[in-house]
Amino acid sequence: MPKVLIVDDEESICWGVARVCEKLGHPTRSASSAEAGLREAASWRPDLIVLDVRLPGVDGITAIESFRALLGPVPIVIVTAFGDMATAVRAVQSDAFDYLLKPFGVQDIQAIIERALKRAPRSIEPPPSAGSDLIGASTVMQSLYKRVALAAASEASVLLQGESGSGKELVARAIHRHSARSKGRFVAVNVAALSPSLAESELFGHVDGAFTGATRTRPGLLAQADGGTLFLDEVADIPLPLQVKLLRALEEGAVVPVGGDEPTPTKFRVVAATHQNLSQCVAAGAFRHDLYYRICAFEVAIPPLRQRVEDIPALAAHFMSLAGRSSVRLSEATLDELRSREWPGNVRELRNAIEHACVLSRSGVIYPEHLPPAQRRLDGPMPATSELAAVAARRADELLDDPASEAVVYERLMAEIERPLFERALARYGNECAPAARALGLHRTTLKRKLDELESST
Ligand SMILES: Nc1ncnc2c1ncn2[C@@H]1O[C@H](COP(=O)(O)OP(=O)(O)OP(=O)(O)O)[C@@H](O)[C@H]1O
Repeated sequence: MPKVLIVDDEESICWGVARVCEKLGHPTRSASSAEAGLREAASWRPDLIVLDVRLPGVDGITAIESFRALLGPVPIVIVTAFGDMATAVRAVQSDAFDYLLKPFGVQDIQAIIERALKRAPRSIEPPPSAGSDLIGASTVMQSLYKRVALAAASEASVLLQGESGSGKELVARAIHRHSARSKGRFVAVNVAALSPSLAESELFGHVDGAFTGATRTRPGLLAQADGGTLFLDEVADIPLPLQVKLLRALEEGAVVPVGGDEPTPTKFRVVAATHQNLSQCVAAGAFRHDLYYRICAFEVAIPPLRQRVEDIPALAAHFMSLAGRSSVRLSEATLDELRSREWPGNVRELRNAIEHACVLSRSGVIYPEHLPPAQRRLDGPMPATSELAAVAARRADELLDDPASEAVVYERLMAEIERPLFERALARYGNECAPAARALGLHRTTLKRKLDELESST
């Protein structure tokens, strides 16, 4: 039976992994440092090594080479609580079989051990450089670093999903920087900001005389990303006709400029981002399903700041140093206030708050009164039309499937939309019907009648 060597200075990990191995019938031995592990490996010749990264003395990743020199291509499973992006990249760079983030479940380690002992060692193509400007060591950020490192090591199209200001562009840049395309350009396009009439020529370029004002041939953004990475921010907002053209460019590896008929070979990697639920946009018919499948080969979810409050002190220190105020410190009350906020604008909102406070604080200490007021959720960006359409489409399906709604589907759905609409309008105008109706573009009596109908239907 294949033998497993566990190298970890945490006794509980050695014990837990040994129980899993025993259950699978593998003899195990444990070592609490890389040096002790190497001595064990030399005499006992294990068939699999489960290796921690942070060890007293030589760290796990550095020790991989020595294990290889001793044992050849034995599978090595790294188990670690990565502190940062650089460690995640080193782990992917090393030719470990796989790696697992601590804390992990029994099933996770069991599945990896079984897989590792069944298959030949696999190596992940290394990204060329480490280093990162993504701040945060929370568990959710560590999982993110692992996804980023894996995305960087592949050529697959990546879809980043995350709320506004959560760091999607920063993640896209990290994927590019650590990828084999890092020598090519990183071209960022905010699709929502493109002028509708010029979007096609901006993206695909145009030939001389293609339209009035096109006096010379101009390559588009896709061509500029040739050999590099095209970052499509707010991808859900690409107009449908351009979605067809983009899909063709991705599938054929060639771009046809506006007014031209000769495709130009163009190979770029797409990293797309959206704060919307793209699969719901597909369900609502606002996004082509074939393009959706083409661009989301690998999904990376970016956690909102409220799910990683433990990163706030480090982020705040980072933004103080970017503002040239590294010597400023936060009072305990300020830290409490920062931790208690909801941050609908995420890291961007935190950055603005810190910059604002740095300007106001003259004493070298930031107190709560130096912070700008917290943004309220409702003040954040409203969902785009396609997002609303997606929700309405789902609700329409539910009502159409519900026998109790037969012949009243329209009435019910409209009532569900009208109720919050009227409530918001009335709240703004102190419950006065006339100005609320004016703002809505309805006659006062129509609004009154509709309110009565809604009232009687509840
Ligand atoms: N983990 C992080 N570490 C350091 N800075 C960060 C981090 N995440 C975000 N930021 C900073 O927060 C700001 C917003 O980040 P970014 O523009 O990447 O967000 P986004 O999700 O692309 O936003 P949007 O949806 O509005 O396009 C930037 O100044 C960025 O540098």
